[in-house]
Amino acid sequence: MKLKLICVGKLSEAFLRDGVEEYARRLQRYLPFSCLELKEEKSGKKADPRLIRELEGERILGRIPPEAYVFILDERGKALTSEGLAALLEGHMVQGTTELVAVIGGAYGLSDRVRQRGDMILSLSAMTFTHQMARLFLLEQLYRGCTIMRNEPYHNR
Ligand SMILES: C[S@@+](CC[C@H](N)C(=O)[O-])C[C@H]1O[C@@H](n2cnc3c(N)ncnc32)[C@H](O)[C@@H]1O
Repeated sequence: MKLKLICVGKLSEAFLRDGVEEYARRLQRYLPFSCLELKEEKSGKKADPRLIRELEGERILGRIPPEAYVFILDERGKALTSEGLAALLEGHMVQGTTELVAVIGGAYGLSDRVRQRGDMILSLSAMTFTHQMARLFLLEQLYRGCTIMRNEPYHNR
């Protein structure tokens, strides 16, 4: 099973780039992982958040394979424990899902069309993170989930 992360915009801070690179490297030990960074719409005083979400959303939808199982990351989504995420990943592996896609929105979030494409809306917390922070936290949780699945020492129960 392949895992693809689709996100909007680049990582602006070195400490986030380092963290994301580290967890992506760790995750790749367990499953083929790729990250697709899509162009961010310009924001500013005159920016229309709805239009930005729509334009970024069309780009995102264009990169989701029809057969993929899609997780949309949104603070209003369903909260899982790390064990719950591990069980979900394992379930997809056992069922033979070929591709999992996780989607993180840009600074203004995700359009309704993107949210509707989600098979699941996943929350990392009820608090809102920057899209860059959300990327790091998600990768750490995916890595943690893989270690739980393999019963490896990282997650201290
Ligand atoms: C700055 S947030 C966007 C907030 C925007 N006001 C909204 O209503 O969606 C940017 C992106 O980071 C992700 N994100 C931020 N906090 C999150 C959380 N607690 N759980 C899951 N995803 C989160 C989401 O994908 C979101 O679209």
